[in-house]
Amino acid sequence: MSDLVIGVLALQGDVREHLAALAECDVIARPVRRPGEIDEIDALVIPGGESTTMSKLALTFEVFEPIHKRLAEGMPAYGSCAGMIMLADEVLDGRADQRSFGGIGMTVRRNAFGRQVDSFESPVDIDGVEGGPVNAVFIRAPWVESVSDQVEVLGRVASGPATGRMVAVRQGHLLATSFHPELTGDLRVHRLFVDMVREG
Ligand SMILES: NC(=O)CC[C@H](N)C(=O)O
Repeated sequence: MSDLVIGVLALQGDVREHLAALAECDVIARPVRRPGEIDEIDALVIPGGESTTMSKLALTFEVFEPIHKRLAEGMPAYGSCAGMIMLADEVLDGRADQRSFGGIGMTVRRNAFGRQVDSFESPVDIDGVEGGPVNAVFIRAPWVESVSDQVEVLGRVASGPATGRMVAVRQGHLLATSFHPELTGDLRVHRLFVDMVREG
């Protein structure tokens, strides 16, 4: 086991699933929800859940500013679904009072896939992930509507009405997916993130 410590923001959402996936990736994974804990991690995972609630709780638990600061200083982070929204510089169809940490120069649209396909699965090829497409699980997911030229688009929907929509992106030390690899038992996206953290 390496001594890399990766925190999972444990305010709301599928924290346990991310902790379990990270624990299999040869790192120390721990839930974080207090300001002091934010200083003790090498990297952060922001889980899926509900970005409006997560934003509110981050302010209440006084971790919003500490996380914002560490991300700005270069702490690596990975956000899935609601976590992607939390890493977006701009959010469409958000609540007026919802706040994101930002850091990825992208505009995301919440609940973008619409009611017909609230939840669905689709194979998505991810740049940097070997061994074929991941089975991407989308649950009231956002998509990335536009990106700045600093952002690398790693994956797009390959079939159906949303073909071509951007659903996996990276900007430097920040990684985000619209979907939930933590729910599938496929560790390749978590390993991609751990490799990013190790490369530092
Ligand atoms: N599965 C998810 O994380 C859903 C995200 C949720 N729709 C939001 O806006 O935060």
